[in-house]
Amino acid sequence: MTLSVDITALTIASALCAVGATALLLRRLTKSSALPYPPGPPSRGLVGNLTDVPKDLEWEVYADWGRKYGPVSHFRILTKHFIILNSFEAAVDLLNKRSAIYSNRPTFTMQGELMGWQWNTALINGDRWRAHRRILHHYLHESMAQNYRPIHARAVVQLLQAFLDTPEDFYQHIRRWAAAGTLPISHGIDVTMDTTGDHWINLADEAFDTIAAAGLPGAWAVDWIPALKYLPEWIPGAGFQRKAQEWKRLAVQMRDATFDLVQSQTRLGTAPPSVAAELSQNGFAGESVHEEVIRNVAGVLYLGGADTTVSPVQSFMYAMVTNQDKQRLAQAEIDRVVGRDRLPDHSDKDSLPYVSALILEVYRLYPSVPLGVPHCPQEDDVYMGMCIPKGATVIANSWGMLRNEGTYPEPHSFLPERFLKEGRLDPTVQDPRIPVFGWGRRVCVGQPVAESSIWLVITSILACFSITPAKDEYGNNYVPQLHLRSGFVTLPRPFPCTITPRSEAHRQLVAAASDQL
Ligand code: HEM
Repeated sequence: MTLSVDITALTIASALCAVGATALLLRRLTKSSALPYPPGPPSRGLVGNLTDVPKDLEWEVYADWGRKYGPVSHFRILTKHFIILNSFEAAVDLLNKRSAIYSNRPTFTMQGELMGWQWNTALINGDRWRAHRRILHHYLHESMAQNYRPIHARAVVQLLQAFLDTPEDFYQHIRRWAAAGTLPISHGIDVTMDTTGDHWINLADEAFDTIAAAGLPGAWAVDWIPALKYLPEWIPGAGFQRKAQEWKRLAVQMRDATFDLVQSQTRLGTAPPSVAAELSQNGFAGESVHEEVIRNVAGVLYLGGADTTVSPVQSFMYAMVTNQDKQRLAQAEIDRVVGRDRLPDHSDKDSLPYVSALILEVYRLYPSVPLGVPHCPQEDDVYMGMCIPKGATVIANSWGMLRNEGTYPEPHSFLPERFLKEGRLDPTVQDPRIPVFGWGRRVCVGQPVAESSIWLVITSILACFSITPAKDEYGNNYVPQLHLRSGFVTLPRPFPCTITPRSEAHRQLVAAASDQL
């Protein structure tokens, strides 16, 4: 989603500049530290760096700032301070080692208050966050991920069959696979590979897009002048209010439509097992759970099966089209370890180091949340002689860290071998999953489940299918350029490729597994 500054609201914003100026002055006067802010692009007057904020592929611009200004840089929009962390060490020092003060989220008026995304655990703070996270952790930790393996295996077989039937629709099949791995868990909703599940998938995708559009620094004037939220929507220039209402409907609908279905099934006694049904019927840790918390928790699980999980698998498809040699190496390893008579399963994982390295390289080269989710210090802090102000929006540029030449030589090339030494995973190479899944107390709570399902689907696709470039009109290989979608979660934009079963035996293997569903 492209960052679009709400120009009309800007007009109103200028009328409120006096308020901002006073606030800025006050902030300057009350700045508790005489230390400088980290270096960054020169700020211009009252609005600061409003015009420097990147409009597209923000992580690349921030990585350039890292090269220019160092691992920690700063910019300001009016009174809002932003800190960009471009090095792994700085992110560990602040977000992990000082997690006691860096575990809050900054508030975005547009995304939170106006659009109603305050139900999302990823965007809230304090006791409310702790209560939600505790329940989510229970349902998403490592051994729970093992319990979900049958659901994930079923979703994979459905995907493989869909690749046989309509390979040209692979992009949509991957979306359905992700939803088929989470919606049965969250709400007991069975997502089949035909179009009947698309209603739920589209609902989550549309809602997810609104988070992306609303959460980018500088995109909405109301984020840096919260007083604008009081403008009635009929005033010229208050178009953001109408947008917020429209998006709020989507955000709340995706949470409530699914939960309402579970409730009506519960009344009829037909609700399949699910997190929503279990929490409603049995509560949690011996106590009943408020209905709103159940709605929120189940909604977050549902959201987890949207773009963040889809992104690495679509990126993997792109990496295979453009790196045929690596694909063949992974397939040779699978053939040696698994053979051609069965599908891979999690028990094969330790025997497939090249496949593991290939998946690590997908995470590294194409992080789905390239700027993570911002953190926010609860008090003024000092780092390497620089002031990190309380309330700043702290953005860890995972994309920049994962393309750092010092850490990963030839950082723009797809080289699974970088993670291997003497045929095993090399523990001395920086693990890319740390920036990919985030930091400190806010680290992705869905990581064990996400990693488990992504490993299975990628290994199974490699086992059964060849992914090759599509042909152009002259019969030549068409090697697509990667076009990443900008925004909070990034994905490769759709590209053509050819997906064929590796042999007749592989076709029959998939068909037989599909018949047994
Ligand atoms: C490849 C897939 C995924 C990636 C790359 C990913 C990445 C992330 C990142 C970067 C964060 C922010 C961490 C931070 O603040 O430093 C996050 C938070 C979160 N993720 Fe994931 N995620 C994925 C899948 C999932 C899944 C499947 C679920 C749920 C089923 C999930 C649920 C959450 C939740 C609830 C949070 C908020 C945690 C908090 O604020 O306490 N994620 N994720």
